[in-house]
Amino acid sequence: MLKRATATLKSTLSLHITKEGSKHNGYHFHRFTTGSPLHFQEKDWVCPKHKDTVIAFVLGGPGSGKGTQCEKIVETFGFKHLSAGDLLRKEMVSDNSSMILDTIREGRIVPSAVTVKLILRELASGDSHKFLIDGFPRSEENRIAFERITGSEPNFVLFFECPEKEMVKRVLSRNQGRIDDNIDTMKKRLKVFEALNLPVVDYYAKKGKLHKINAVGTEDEVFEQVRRVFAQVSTVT
Ligand SMILES: Nc1ncnc2c1ncn2[C@@H]1O[C@H](COP(=O)(O)OP(=O)(O)O)[C@@H](O)[C@H]1O
Ligand SMILES: O=c1ccn([C@@H]2O[C@H](COP(=O)(O)OP(=O)(O)O)[C@@H](O)[C@H]2O)c(=O)[nH]1
Ligand SMILES: [Mg+2]
Repeated sequence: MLKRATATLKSTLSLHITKEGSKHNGYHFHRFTTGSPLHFQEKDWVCPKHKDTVIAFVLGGPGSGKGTQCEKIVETFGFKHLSAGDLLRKEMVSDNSSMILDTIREGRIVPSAVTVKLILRELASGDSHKFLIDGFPRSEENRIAFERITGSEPNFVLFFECPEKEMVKRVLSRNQGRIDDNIDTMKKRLKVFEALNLPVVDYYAKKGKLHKINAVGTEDEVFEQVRRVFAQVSTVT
């Protein structure tokens, strides 16, 4: 049974149901791959996922350890890791996008139309059915756009809880040459995290989908908690 989603994002994106579409990994797209997400005005036909698809959102402030733990989850549980930040950085380079560059440098959030399309492209490629979506949704607007466009909700959500002081320390010693790993941007990112990302965390807590992880401790100590969550959710997914 195909459940279809129609969405109109008022900025540049509009999606409509059509009767045709190509099928990738259970997601259906109509003329999906043409054009850049930055100039996305196509008609797309989107339907949700294979019946066995598992989607986990991985949330937490900047430097809380999302990416680090995702790598361990991939090794242990065989999920495909989609880092929204990495997808945006790649798009920034390949499209020479000053919009993405400026947004990341200022610690703001890239328009949902762009990020959701990049994530969809990954969901539709390859043959994995188990996805970790790391660092997304970063706002209620992101969340609503994703759910509306894909017709999908996450099966469960991990939230890495970390004191600000520890996040600042980790980001400033991350050493990956990122334009946003500096104290000025970090202060802005923490404000954005509190104002826009925490409401998403609250939303999933109220839905009973949130699994809080204490992000302080060694990587292995944190992963032990993650392991327990996966043991628990594997009985329901
Ligand atoms: N449990 C931990 N304790 C100390 N440092 C950590 C821990 N987990 C990750 N780090 C380090 O902190 C930095 C930020 O981690 P990262 O996984 O990139 O976080 P995020 O994706 O949430 O921003 C990296 O340099 C990473 O090596
Ligand atoms: O869904 C997303 C994910 C990331 N970003 C931007 O990309 C930056 C870096 O995100 P990433 O997840 O890589 O940072 P992390 O939390 O891992 O440090 C964020 O501050 C935002 O500016 C965004 O706009 N939307
Ligand atoms: Mg990260």
